[in-house]
Amino acid sequence: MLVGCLGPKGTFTEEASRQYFVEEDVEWSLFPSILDTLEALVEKAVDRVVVPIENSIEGSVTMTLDGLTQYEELFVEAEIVMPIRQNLLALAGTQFDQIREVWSHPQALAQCRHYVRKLGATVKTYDSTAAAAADVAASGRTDVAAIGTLLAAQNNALAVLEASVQDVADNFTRFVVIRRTGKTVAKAEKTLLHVQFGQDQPGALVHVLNVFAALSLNLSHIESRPTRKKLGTYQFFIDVEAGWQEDSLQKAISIVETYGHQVRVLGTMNRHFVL
Ligand SMILES: O=C(O)C(=O)C[C@]1(C(=O)O)C=C[C@@H](O)C=C1
Repeated sequence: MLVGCLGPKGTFTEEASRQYFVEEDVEWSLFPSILDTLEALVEKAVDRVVVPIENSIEGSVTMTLDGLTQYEELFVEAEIVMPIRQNLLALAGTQFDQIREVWSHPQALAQCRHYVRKLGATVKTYDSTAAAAADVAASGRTDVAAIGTLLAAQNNALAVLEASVQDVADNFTRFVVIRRTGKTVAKAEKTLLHVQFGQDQPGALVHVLNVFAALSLNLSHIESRPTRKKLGTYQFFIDVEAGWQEDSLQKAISIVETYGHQVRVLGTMNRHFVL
């Protein structure tokens, strides 16, 4: 199987993917951004992709949510939850008080916002933590550091100046495994829905949520994103704690549709915890 994820080597996404696909015969393709990764799946260059969707400190990865709605053929088949330990990486010999800039992916920088502030450094963003680490190594500079994985330190011969520097010790990211179309996870534990309102009527969201409550369907996450059509109008991503095979979920969706709202099942999946 061909699996795509964010590169270069040593990203958190690569770590999560390798642990998830541990028993499969996988050939890996690494892409420079989340959007490139999703596009590779759409263009059939790979069979599956793994992308981050939510972090416990910083919240949703909006590029992933927007990509899921942009490409109709994408379908989430699994969720991976991994603890994230951010590390401060620099050229060997770099002293803390020399560091003027910290380079990393925006999600990683946000998870370490207070730590970076205390360092008194400015930030520079990259498409991945591993790209930032590679650039620190290539720069030859001792006034810059990257935030990223221990694997990226190893791959780029960087020193780990400090380990586990995220602002909150318990830091987790949810990743999703995506393929092209299909609803075949036989016994899934959760389903991701995309809801667009037919018209902007008072209480539209309450009506939708009431349908799930009435059918005893637990919701574990709701995220709103702009419709991009008009300021103040939103589309919703809803995680339901029920698999696609559940009659109550299918009933909820058809009721919401009879209210004139549009519902797309973005995926139905089981949750996998990795270390
Ligand atoms: O840059 C990386 O290493 C990634 O895999 C991306 C990413 C993300 O976008 O959330 C993945 C996990 C962490 O939350 C930080 C960064």
